[in-house]
Amino acid sequence: MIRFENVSKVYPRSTRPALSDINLEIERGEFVFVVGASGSGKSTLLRLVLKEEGVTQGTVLVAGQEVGSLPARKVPRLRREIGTVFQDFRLLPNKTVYQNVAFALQVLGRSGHAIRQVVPETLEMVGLEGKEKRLPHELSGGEQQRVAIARAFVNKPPILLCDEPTGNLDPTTSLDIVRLLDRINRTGTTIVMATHDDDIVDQLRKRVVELKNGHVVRDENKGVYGSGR
Ligand SMILES: Nc1ncnc2c1ncn2[C@@H]1O[C@H](COP(=O)(O)OP(=O)(O)OP(=O)(O)O)[C@@H](O)[C@H]1O
Repeated sequence: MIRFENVSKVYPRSTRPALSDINLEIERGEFVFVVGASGSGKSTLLRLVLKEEGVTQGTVLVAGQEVGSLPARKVPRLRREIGTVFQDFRLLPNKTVYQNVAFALQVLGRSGHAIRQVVPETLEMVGLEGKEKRLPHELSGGEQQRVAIARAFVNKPPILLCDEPTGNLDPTTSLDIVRLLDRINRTGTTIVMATHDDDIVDQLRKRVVELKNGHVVRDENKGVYGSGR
């Protein structure tokens, strides 16, 4: 589903590569934690998948498409295949829970009928039924992240990229959020989650890819957080 072949990334005005000769294959339906110290390259890896940044060298393939050679007009189609969840939720503050999720479908041109069907189903799946009319500031952090996950998942993308999704949440809420991601993964969605959360990684025992100074230094199934602090 996602493949990196000899990928390096050097940002402009930077001497040290953010990623260095990365080879990585993530199969459809996998759940992968990407761990590593601050600055090890986790967010850069996710940005390359989304073509928010270009590679300096090598090839990134997403669902069989080579991202590097994708013309700008095809990037929106790539991003429709990929839901994104961030530490800071990024909800629209003046829209309700329902509207935040519906908006993701409106911009894709979905019919009102489809939206009225899918949004309630998705809100129920993430455990937000009854909170449809709340504004983001009327929700807890964990609830806000559930809205963000509903929004990312509402068009059933094959891939969900999560960059520190529990970074602003307490340990119990974090575990609830990752359990929700685990449930989404069980529907067949591939999940890649960059995280510093050692408790979560140790509890879920998924595949762990550890980055250090832009290199993959560990890739293990049913892994633990290990040294990636
Ligand atoms: N836009 C940018 N321009 C220049 N250098 C950058 C840019 N973004 C990231 N870097 C550098 O690339 C390296 C990797 O950064 P990246 O954000 O991918 O790390 P990270 O593992 O996600 O860190 P964190 O856990 O703190 O979010 C760092 O040395 C960082 O300073």
